[in-house]
This record gives sequence, structure tokens and C-alpha cells, in this order.
Amino acid sequence: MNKNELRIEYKKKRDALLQSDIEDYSIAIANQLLRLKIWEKNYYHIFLSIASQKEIDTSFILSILQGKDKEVIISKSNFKEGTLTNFLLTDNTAVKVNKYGIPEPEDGIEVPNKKIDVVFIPLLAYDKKGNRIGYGKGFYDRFLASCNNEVIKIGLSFFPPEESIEDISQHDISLDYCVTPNDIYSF
Ligand SMILES: Nc1nc2c(c(=O)[nH]1)N(C=O)[C@@H](CNc1ccc(C(=O)N[C@@H](CCC(=O)O)C(=O)O)cc1)CN2
Ligand SMILES: Nc1ncnc2c1ncn2[C@@H]1O[C@H](COP(=O)(O)OP(=O)(O)OP(=O)(O)O)[C@@H](O)[C@H]1O
Repeated sequence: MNKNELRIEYKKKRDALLQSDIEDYSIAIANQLLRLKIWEKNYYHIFLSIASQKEIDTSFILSILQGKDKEVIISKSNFKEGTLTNFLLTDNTAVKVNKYGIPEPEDGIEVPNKKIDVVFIPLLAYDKKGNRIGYGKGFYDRFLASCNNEVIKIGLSFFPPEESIEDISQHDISLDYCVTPNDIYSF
């Protein structure tokens, strides 16, 4: 299937989930992550969930990161440019939900993208080669292109991979892992 067909299908699949499933699966994903060899790093970038889109609830991952005393980085999205500005999450970070339903910091201590060690990535669908698609604005493709070459890219999904995404382009940056409630896929 192509990207647009997959976006439609996966929005439907998410929509069919119950709130209780979202919570159970999000906890299972956080627990799976503990099995990865990624916990010796310092800077972890995480997305804050759009609840109305029934995204994975990343609050459980956030608790793990804070329990391990990691530096946590969150983004503010610029929809005009399709870019993310990244800020350290601290006790003083004021988070506000923007008009797209994304919780984001107003401002704060900006972190250069090259410092980031691990990125947890939202997606709608992905395939067995680690190609991913999101909502189609290219935010993560631009962001990942500006990170260090060694950055560890981890997709999070409620669902198993598609066989293949047909219309992958040269901009698309593939995942190193995708973590689901039951499995860890390595690419
Ligand atoms: N939690 C979270 N944060 C994220 C992303 C994400 O997927 N999840 N993004 C990943 O790149 C970027 C934001 N990407 C977005 C791109 C488009 C729309 C958007 O157009 N929303 C429409 C309806 C979308 C639809 O149903 O198709 C709207 O709210 O009106 C929202 C977010 C950066 N931050
Ligand atoms: N590094 C980049 N530089 C410039 N344009 C880019 C870059 N990456 C992606 N784009 C453009 O962004 C648009 C959306 O890309 P794509 O369909 O791959 O989005 P997506 O991966 O589904 O979205 P997202 O990354 O926001 O979750 C495309 O028009 C693409 O050409």
C-alpha cells in the first residue's frame, strides 16, 4: 500500500481502540523498552501524546526516564516551517496544549539536535524494513536529518509492521527499532 492509503487505514485502526487498551498497550510498550540496550545514554527525546488522535501514551516512558535521571527533551512544533525546536524538560517547563492537540513547552533551555542520543518516534504505520510514515508533514524526517549520525531511532506502535510501504522517498529516514506491546523489531 502507499502512504496515503496506510494513513487512512491506520487512523481507523487507532480509532477503534478503547481508552483502556491504549493505557494497557502503552504500559506494555514502556516495559518492552526496558529490554533494549539504550539506557547508558544521556539525552532522550520524547514526544508528548496527542490524546484525541489516540496516540501511544508516552507518560509511562517519561516516568522511566525521570526515574533513571536522564535528560529529557521535548519539542515545540513550527507548522509553517515543518520544524521542531527542542527544549530540556525541567521542573520549570510550562507545557501547554497547542491547536493541534500537541502538549508543548512555551520556551526554555534549547538543546542542539546533535546532542540527542535517543529519539522515540511517533508514527501511523511502518514496514518490515523500518520505513515509517507519520501525519505527512515531514517533521520527523527534517528533525532526524539534523541529528547526529549515531542517534538511535525508536518507533513506537500499537500494531505490527506492514510488508512494505510503496512510495518511500529519499527524505524518509528509517528506524533502528520499532517497539510494540508484544515485540521489538530491529532493522
Ligand atoms: N505527539 C506527537 N507530536 C508530534 C508529532 C506526532 O506525530 N505526535 N509529529 C510528527 O510528525 C509532529 C506534529 N505533526 C502533526 C502533523 C499534522 C497534524 C495535523 O494536521 N492535525 C490535524 C488532523 C490530522 C489528521 O487527522 O489527519 C488537526 O489537528 O487538525 C498534527 C500534528 C511533531 N510533534
Ligand atoms: N529533510 C527534508 N527536507 C525537506 N523536506 C522534507 C524533508 N523530509 C521530508 N520533507 C518533505 O515533507 C513532506 C512530508 O513528508 P512525509 O510524507 O515523509 O511525512 P511523514 O514522514 O509522514 O511525516 P512526519 O515526519 O511529520 O511524521 C514531503 O513533501 C517531503 O518532501
